[in-house]
Amino acid sequence: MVINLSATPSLAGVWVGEIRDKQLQTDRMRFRRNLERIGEAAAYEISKHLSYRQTTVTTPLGTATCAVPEQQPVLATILRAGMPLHQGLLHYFDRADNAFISAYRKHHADGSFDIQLDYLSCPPLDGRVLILADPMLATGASLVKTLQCLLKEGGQPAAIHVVSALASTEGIRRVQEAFPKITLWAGDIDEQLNDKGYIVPGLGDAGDLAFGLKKQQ
Ligand SMILES: O=P(O)(O)OC[C@H]1O[C@H](OP(=O)(O)OP(=O)(O)O)[C@H](O)[C@@H]1O
Ligand SMILES: O=c1cc[nH]c(=O)[nH]1
Ligand SMILES: [Mg+2]
Repeated sequence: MVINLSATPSLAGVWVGEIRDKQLQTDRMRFRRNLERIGEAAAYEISKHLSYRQTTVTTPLGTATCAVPEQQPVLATILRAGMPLHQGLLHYFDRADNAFISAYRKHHADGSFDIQLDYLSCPPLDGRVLILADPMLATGASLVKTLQCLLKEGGQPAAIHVVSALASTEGIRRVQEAFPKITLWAGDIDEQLNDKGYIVPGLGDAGDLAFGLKKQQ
């Protein structure tokens, strides 16, 4: 299942518009904060799909019946561009366990690239709800490799949600082929990738915009 958070006009779509805007995106703090806000909006939407149990809360004037999550999700992110989106999810799922994985494009002389995974820290995932944040779902190579690695290390989650600020139709297809049951929450969906595997119109390089240029690997 794919949900485009911009399909119904809302603040989430406004924040996606701001991270795309080549003037506004030069304000690094606003860029990171907008990614956080998209993560917060996605967290609220995902929270409607979790299981809850009823509990009783004592107020100063009596007792009230309230819902609490049956279990805490595991929030996972792909370093480094995923960090602000992850932080936004964590603002809402504030008791979640967390997993981190490093993935980057290792470029070859002919212009092609592989996805290099170096670091992985992951709690047990068996029977848990896994929410993976990565702002740019472009070719889908990073996400597929990351999910394969997380599941090999952590076990089989009960449900997998992926949150992206922008997703390409090609990346969505690739992820759905590998993981047909996942739910994908996208800030918006673009049709094209350029010859470097960047989303068009997209927004540029999310990691660089959030944290600055890095030396190409
Ligand atoms: O769908 P794909 O084609 O695999 O591309 C998407 C990946 O590219 C970005 O990371 P990047 O490699 O730029 O690393 P960074 O976070 O260090 O900038 C982004 O955060 C994804 O992980
Ligand atoms: O468009 C893209 C593709 C990969 N990574 C990015 O940051 N942007
Ligand atoms: Mg990058």
